[in-house]
Amino acid sequence: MSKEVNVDLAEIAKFEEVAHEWWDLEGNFKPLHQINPLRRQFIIQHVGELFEKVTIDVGCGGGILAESLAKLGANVTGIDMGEEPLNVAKLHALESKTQVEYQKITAEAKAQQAPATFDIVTCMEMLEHVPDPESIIKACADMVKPGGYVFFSTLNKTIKSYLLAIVAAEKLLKLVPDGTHHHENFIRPSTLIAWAEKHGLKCIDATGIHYNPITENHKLAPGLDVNYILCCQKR
Ligand SMILES: C[S@@+](CC[C@H](N)C(=O)[O-])C[C@H]1O[C@@H](n2cnc3c(N)ncnc32)[C@H](O)[C@@H]1O
Repeated sequence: MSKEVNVDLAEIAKFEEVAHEWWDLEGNFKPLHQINPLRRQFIIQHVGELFEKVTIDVGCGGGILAESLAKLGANVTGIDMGEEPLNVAKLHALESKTQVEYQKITAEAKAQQAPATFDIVTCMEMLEHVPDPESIIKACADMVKPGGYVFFSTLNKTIKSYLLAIVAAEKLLKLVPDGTHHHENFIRPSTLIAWAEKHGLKCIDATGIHYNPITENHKLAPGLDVNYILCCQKR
């Protein structure tokens, strides 16, 4: 697959390799399980009732967020370019008796196939793994209906994020595999918001996702210097 497709095959391979651990609450994806209730809470806070909301989760991986939204009644499609994460997601949805439609397709192709279709678009912890994050943001903006919501979460490009997300989380505490993140791919909130605005999204809220390594607790709080989540609305 060529680079123009906006997929970094080395990044996809990293997730393929550990996909079997996706639903292991103590495994490589433990941090995603820990932050998921906060992400869901942030979404509900802005959208309200999820029942029958047509939703797409871009870069859904093994389906942690996609399933949790489907369980609240949303009509969810999950897309990813990793074969194994999607296989795990499909199996898990069967086991948990949750209805989610999973597809292997890029965000850009999906946006062409289904423009202005979704009430909610989510794209969590994915932008830092693609060659051209602005192209994903544009695709998300194209997929959402006018007045609909797009949620992005990623890592800020600060010295603190380098120390916490790479040195501490990968090398010292081994919370995620070494090499999961590349600091040069982290995105400043100002950059992400500028891209979103350029493609017709208005950022209506932004908050930090903070981790306390002693209590192992995550919380939403002001301060976007490491992990953060944005809520945008299509004009
Ligand atoms: C850190 S995981 C996040 C999974 C999920 N969004 C979550 O937060 O629970 C990143 C996911 O992005 C996917 N990904 C990376 N590049 C992609 C691309 N260009 N298109 C679709 N998915 C991609 C990977 O396969 C992986 O499943």
